[in-house]
Amino acid sequence: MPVLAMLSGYNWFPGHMARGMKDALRKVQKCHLVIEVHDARIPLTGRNEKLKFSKHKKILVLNKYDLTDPKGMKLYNENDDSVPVILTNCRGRNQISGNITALQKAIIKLTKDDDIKNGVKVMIVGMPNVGKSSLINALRRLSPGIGSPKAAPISSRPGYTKTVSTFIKISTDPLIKLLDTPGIMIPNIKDEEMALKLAAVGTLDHRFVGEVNIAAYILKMLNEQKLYQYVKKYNLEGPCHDTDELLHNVGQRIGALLKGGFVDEGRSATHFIKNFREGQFGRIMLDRISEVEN
Ligand SMILES: Nc1nc2c(ncn2[C@@H]2O[C@H](COP(=O)(O)OP(=O)(O)OP(=O)(O)O)[C@@H](O)[C@H]2O)c(=O)[nH]1
Repeated sequence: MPVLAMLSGYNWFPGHMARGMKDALRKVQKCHLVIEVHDARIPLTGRNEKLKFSKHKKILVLNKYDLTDPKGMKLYNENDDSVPVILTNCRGRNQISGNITALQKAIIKLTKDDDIKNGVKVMIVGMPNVGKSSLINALRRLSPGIGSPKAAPISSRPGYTKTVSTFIKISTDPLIKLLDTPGIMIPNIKDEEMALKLAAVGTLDHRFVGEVNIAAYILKMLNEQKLYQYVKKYNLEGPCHDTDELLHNVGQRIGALLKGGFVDEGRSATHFIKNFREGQFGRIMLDRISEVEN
């Protein structure tokens, strides 16, 4: 079924997101600063106009840097100097990357001295599954005396955080508190490629566009960027341009078989998508570098 037709059959902007957006718009009034977290594999796609908060100082965090193409990120960074951009990697429980420290410094730099004295309040916004909760926990790890770093719950399932929480302390000196918000999708998905990109990185639930469609899109992008690690991973003879053929091979390898020995394409596609999201086929940017340059 065509991707956009599938999308129209589901409610991919559920009630908790609409409520979360309203709540965020209200609670941002109490905050000094907004951090927008987005997936570094799609720095341009899916940025929510409604969450721009033009009256607030802002920092853009492009997370999952470990999964994106550093060359594309360099171009993006050079291009946009209106808002400070920090690249982070929050993978792994004990990860404290230099850039998490840089983010804490940027928060302090953008805040007025008086606010620093009385405590800085920061709102975190972004789409589902981009790593907002992981980022809060990584920031808490910078202040070991502060308590459990697992203050914000993490899941690979998009939309795990459902309500705007209370403020979470990430530092005592200076006092900085963060407000986690539910992942909020953009209200309009304008075309098929956008839907596939969002689903490939896991911000849009795979059910909305279908696993096989997502696998086909990922395969196309890997081939376009000559990232052929999947060939070795699945022991193929060479780059593959046919999704059915790829999924057949994946299915045979992982034993995703139906009665009669037929390959279960859904399970094979899910496996392929999972490997892609884990970075097993190399670092990739799905927004084309030419789009980023313009
Ligand atoms: N590879 C990689 N994975 C990450 C990174 N940050 C977070 N993740 C993973 O991404 C998934 C989503 O992380 P969360 O922190 O729950 O994301 P969220 O934005 O709070 O999610 P919602 O609750 O849907 O709004 C989890 O499986 C994390 O382990 C990162 O920098 N690199």
